[in-house]
Amino acid sequence: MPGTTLPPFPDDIPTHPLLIIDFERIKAGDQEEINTLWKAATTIGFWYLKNHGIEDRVDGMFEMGAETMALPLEEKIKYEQGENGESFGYKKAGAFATDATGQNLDTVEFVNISKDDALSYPNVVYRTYPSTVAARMESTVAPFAQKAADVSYTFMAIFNEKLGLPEGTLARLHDPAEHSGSELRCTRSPPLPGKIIADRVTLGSHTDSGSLTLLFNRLGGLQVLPAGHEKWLYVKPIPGYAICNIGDALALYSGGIFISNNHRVVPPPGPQGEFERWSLVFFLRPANSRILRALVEDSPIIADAVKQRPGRNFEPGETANEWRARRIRNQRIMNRKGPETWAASRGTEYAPMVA
Ligand SMILES: O=C(O)CCC(=O)C(=O)O
Ligand SMILES: [Fe+2]
Repeated sequence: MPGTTLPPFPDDIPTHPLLIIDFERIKAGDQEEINTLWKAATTIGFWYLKNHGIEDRVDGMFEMGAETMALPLEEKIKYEQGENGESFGYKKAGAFATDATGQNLDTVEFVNISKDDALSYPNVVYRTYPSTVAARMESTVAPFAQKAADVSYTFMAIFNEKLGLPEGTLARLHDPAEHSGSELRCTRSPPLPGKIIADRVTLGSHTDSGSLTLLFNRLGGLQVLPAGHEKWLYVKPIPGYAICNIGDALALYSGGIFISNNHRVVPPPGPQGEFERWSLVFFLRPANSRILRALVEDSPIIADAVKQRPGRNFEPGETANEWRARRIRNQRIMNRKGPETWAASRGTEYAPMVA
C-alpha cells in the first residue's frame, strides 16, 4: 500500500543481476553507456534504469491504483477487459491461466489504461474507466503516460541507430499519431496465506507482447528465466530504479537480436510476502496496424541476424494488435479448451515442450 514501510528484500536469496543504465548518459549520447544498453538488450533483455525522471510521477499512479482496487468488485467488474482479447480495463484475479494445465489461476488484479485514452482525455479513443481513474486522468495518469512514452521513444531512437535502420524507422512503427496498444498497468497482488505461498505463481510465465516495458515495483516477486537457465531467479527491486525489458515486437523487428525474455511473478520473498504487492508498468507497443516481422529489407544487420537463426520464425503474419489480442484472449481461463489454448497465448518465447 502506498506510504507503508516495507521490509527490505532478503539478502540471503539468490537474485539475477542486471546491468544498470543511466538514462542521463543515454540521452547525452554517451557511447559507452549505449554499448552497455546494447549488451543488456541483446543478452538478457532486462536492465535497471536510473535517472529516468519518472519517479516523481510514480506515487500518484500507485495512489490511483489503490483507490481503484478499493472500489467494490461489482463496480470494477463493469470495466472488465472481457473475453475478446481486449487489454484495456480491469482484470479480476483468477481470469488468467498461469500454465498449460488450466488448473492454476493468477491471483493478481490490475487496471490497464490505454495511453491513447489517457492522452486524449476527455475524448474516448477505446473506452471509459472507473471513476477513480477518470478523476486522476489529467492530473496523474496522462503526465505519467507522457513521461514514460518520452523515455521509451528515446530508447527507440538509440535502438534504431544501433540496428542500422534508416532514421525514424522505429519511430514510425510507434507513431503516436496512430492508435496503439500502448498502456499503463497498475497491479495489486494480495498476500497469500502461508500454506499456499510455496511455488505459487501469481502471474504466469510470459514475455511482454509489445516493444519496451518500464516497470516500477517496490517488493520482490518478479523473476526471470534467461535462456539456458534452469531456475527462475528474482530480480531485486532497487529504490528509484525502473526495471526495463524488451518485448516480442522488438525481438521480431530486430530478427532476434533483441531478447524478449521470459518472466513471471511469485509472492514476494521472506517477510515481504506478508504485504500487498503493487507494481506499475508502462508498455510501449507498435501502432495497431503494423505487421510484426523482421525488418530485413531495411537493415543488413537484421537481415544477417535472421540468416543466423534459421530455425526461428520472424514472420508470424500478425499485426501488433492481432498478436496482442490473440495472446490475451487465449490466456483467459474462460476461453480455455485444452493445452493448445495456452500454446496460443504464447509469444516469441514459446517452443512446445512435452508437458
Ligand atoms: O509485477 C511485476 O513485477 C511484473 C509484471 C509483468 O510482468 C507484467 O505485468 O507484464
Ligand atoms: Fe510482463
